[in-house]
Amino acid sequence: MSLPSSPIVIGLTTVAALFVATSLTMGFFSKNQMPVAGRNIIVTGASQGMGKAVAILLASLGANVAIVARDPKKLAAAQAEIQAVMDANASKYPDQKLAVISADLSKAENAQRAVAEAEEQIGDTEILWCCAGGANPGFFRDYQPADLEWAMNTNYWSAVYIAHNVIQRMTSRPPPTQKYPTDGNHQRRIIFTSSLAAFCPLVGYSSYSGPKAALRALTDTLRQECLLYDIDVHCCCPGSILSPGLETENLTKPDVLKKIEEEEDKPQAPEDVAKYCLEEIQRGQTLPVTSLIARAARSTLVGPTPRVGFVFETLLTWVCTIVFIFVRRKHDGFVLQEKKAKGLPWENKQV
Ligand SMILES: NC(=O)C1=CN([C@@H]2O[C@H](COP(=O)(O)OP(=O)(O)OC[C@H]3O[C@@H](n4cnc5c(N)ncnc54)[C@H](OP(=O)(O)O)[C@@H]3O)[C@@H](O)[C@H]2O)C=CC1
Ligand SMILES: CCCCCCCCCCCCCCCC(=O)[C@@H](N)CO
Repeated sequence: MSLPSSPIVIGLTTVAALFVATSLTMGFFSKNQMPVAGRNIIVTGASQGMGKAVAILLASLGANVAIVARDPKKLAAAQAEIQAVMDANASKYPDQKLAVISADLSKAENAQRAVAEAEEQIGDTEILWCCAGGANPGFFRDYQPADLEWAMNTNYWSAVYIAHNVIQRMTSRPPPTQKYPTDGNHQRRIIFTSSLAAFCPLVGYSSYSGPKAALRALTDTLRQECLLYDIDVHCCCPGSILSPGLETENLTKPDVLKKIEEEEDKPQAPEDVAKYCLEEIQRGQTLPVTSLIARAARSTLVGPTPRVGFVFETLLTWVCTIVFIFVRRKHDGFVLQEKKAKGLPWENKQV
């Protein structure tokens, strides 16, 4: 047998081999790792913004959904929207369940009650998707201790307490192996929601980036422990989302932070954020992102977190690590301009 000698044949074979190799490492051929039809899913922060969009998306794909937030009025409005989606689906998914639970998740006992109520109404939790959170941007020196505590409660404890309770429950019973004869996937999951702000230092997010980075660190550690229990752990890291929360935070956002965000980040619709995050999770991504810029930022801080598409992501890390030096300098430049305009605090009336 003689080896192909024509340059065209060699060229085409090389391209095909590279395509197959990249596709395998980038997960194009991998199967959907998170089917949702028929799964019992708790979504927190689901009365508005990203959480509501996640709940609607999961409902449209046939999941049983329990939504959790504090304000019963906002919950009722979200309930009507989600129920309408389920009703429209009734012929395809006849037994879909929807539970609505009002709870302040920043307290452990409320988180435990919320899970108990959710399981009573929709069944044993298979997926927990934590979206509850929020930002109170400002300057560190201007915050009261209560503002810093609010950010930690709203973003960190609101996710940690419920995840802790759900993992205790999940590990006290086996996954429902009989339930999915067609796709055979019984993998259970915890999904947190962090932010692009956990990857990029941004003046004005000092109360927020800590709890969000903590969720990412928790994800890495918990992912490893959860190998013991066959539970997967993810942490979504979206950029700005066009949500009621963003409108509120923009009321107190320092101008310098607004300028940096306007320059770098195009806000996305909650529906798009939900869709991209789900797609990334279905490809097996531990830190789902929703934009190219967030993907670039993630690549510089991905560290030991598993990468989907190791070769490409590692090349991206090398390139973006250099790029980030210049981007960070540009952001520092915005802050230095602000200093020039305002002067130092002890030299003027900002005390
Ligand atoms: N908007 C943005 O630009 C970005 C947001 N994120 C993150 O994405 C997630 C969704 O953001 P977004 O769509 O703006 O959300 P919103 O601020 O619009 O909504 C927050 C949701 O969480 C609920 N919630 C807040 N605190 C608690 C609590 N203590 N207990 C229970 N529920 C609570 C709210 O309901 P209620 O107040 O009634 O309890 C609401 O349903 C958040 O974690 C946010 O930090 C990440 C990147 C960018
Ligand atoms: C290699 C180059 C990488 C460049 C990265 C630059 C990214 C800067 C823009 C960051 C915008 C932050 C959005 C998060 C907003 C948020 O979480 C709040 N709105 C929460 O409510």
